[in-house]
Amino acid sequence: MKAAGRKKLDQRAFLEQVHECRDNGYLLSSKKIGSGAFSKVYLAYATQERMRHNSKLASDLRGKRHTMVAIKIVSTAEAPAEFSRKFLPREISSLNATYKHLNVVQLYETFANSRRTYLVLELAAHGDLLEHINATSAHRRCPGLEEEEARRLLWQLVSAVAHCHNSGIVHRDLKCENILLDDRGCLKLSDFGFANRSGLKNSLLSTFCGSVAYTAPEILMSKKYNGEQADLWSLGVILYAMVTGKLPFKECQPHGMLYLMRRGPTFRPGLSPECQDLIRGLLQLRPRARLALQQVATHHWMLPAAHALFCTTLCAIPEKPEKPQLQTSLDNVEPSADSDPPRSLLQLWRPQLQGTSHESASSLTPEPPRACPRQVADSAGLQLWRTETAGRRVGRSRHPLLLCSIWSVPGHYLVS
Ligand SMILES: Nc1ncnc2c1ncn2[C@@H]1O[C@H](COP(=O)(O)OP(=O)(O)OP(=O)(O)O)[C@@H](O)[C@H]1O
Repeated sequence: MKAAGRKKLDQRAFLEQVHECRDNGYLLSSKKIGSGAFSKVYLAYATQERMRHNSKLASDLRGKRHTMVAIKIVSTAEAPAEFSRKFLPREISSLNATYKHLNVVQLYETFANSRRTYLVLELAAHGDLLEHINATSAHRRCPGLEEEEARRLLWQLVSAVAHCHNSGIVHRDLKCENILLDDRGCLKLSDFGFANRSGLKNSLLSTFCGSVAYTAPEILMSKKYNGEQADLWSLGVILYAMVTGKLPFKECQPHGMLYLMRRGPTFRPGLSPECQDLIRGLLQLRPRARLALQQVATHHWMLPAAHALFCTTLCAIPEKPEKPQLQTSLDNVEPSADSDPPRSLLQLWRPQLQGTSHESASSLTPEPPRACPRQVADSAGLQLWRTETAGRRVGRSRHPLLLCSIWSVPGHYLVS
C-alpha cells in the first residue's frame, strides 16, 4: 500500500479510537507514549463523569492530583487469534489480580468492540528502566546507576514481584523495558502479556516466555520450570544491568548463553562485594538454590534501603500539632485495633532497628514539611489511615515482605 493511503487509514483508525474512548469517558490525546507488537499506548484524560462512575480511577487519581491515564489499544482484529484468545485475557486477569500495589501498574478498566480492546492503565510517564540506566550512565560518564539508587529501585521491584507472587501471578517477562517510572520516580512493574497464574505450589510451567537475555537457564534448556524461581533469575539480571549498565550474559544462541551462564557473571572493579554476592545469589543455575524474595529483601546489601525507608518515614512525616481526640479522617480509615503501644520491632528488621526507640527517633532532626504526610507515606510504600492520634496505630506498610505498623508519637511517626 502506498504511504499516503496508509497514512489516511491510520488517521481514520485514530479518529475512531478517539470516538470510542470518548464514548467510554476518556479524552484520547494524540501523544503516543509507546507501542508493542499489536498495541499502541496513548496519553488520555479521564472525564469527571467517568471518575464518578469508576471508584478505582477516582481514588487513585485523587491521590495523584491529575486526570491522566495511559490507554493501551490492542488491535484484536490484526493480532493472531491465539493472542486475543489466550495472552490478552491473561494480561487483563493478571492486572486485575495484582490490583492494587504502589509498584505495579494499575488497570482501572477495560472496554472492547469487535476490532479493539482498550486497557485503561495508570500512567507511568517517565520512561522505562532501560532508558533511565542509559541516560544516567551518559550523565555520570560511567556505566550503570549508583548502588544507592539501584538499591532503592530493587527494593521497589522486590516489593512488586512479591505482591504478584503472593497474588498467585508469575510475571515471566521481567526486564528493564517492562519496568516503568512515574513522575515521582516510583517504579511501576508493567507488561503482564506473558504473566500466568502460578497455580499450585511447586506446579511447573513449560512455555518459553520473555527475552533471552533475562531468561532463566532452565527455560533455555526447555525444562519444565517454576515461574517464581524463573522470575528470581530475571531479578538478578536486572540488578546486574542496573549496577553495571550491561547485561551479564549476551549471546544470540541459547547454547552460547548457557555456556556463559555456567561460567557465571563477571563484575566491574569497584562494585561492592555485597552487591556481587546478591547478584550471584539470584543468578544460580539451580532454581532452588536461588535466593527467595524474602532473602533478597533481608540481604545485607539491601538493608540500607530498609533503613532509608524508616528514616524517611521518621524524619519526613511531620506530625501536625497535637489536638487530642481530634482525628482527621482520611479516606482510607481502617477500624483498627488501636491496642497496645509498639512493643516488638518487625522480626525481619529487628537487628537493624534495635536502637530505634522513641528517644532515638526524636533525636532525628525532622525536615520541614515537603509534602503532606500521606504523600510521603505513599512514596515510602506506607499507608497512613489518619494523622493525629498520638500513641495510636495510624497506618501500615504496603510492602508485602514488610509487615509493620506505623504508630503516632508526639513529633514523629514510628514504624514497628
Ligand atoms: N502505563 C503506562 N504508562 C506509560 N507508558 C506505558 C504504559 N504502559 C505501556 N507503556 C509504554 O508502551 C510500551 C508498550 O506497552 P506494553 O509493553 O504493555 O505493550 P506490549 O504490546 O505488551 O509490548 P511488547 O510487544 O513489546 O511486549 C511500553 O514499552 C511503554 O513504553
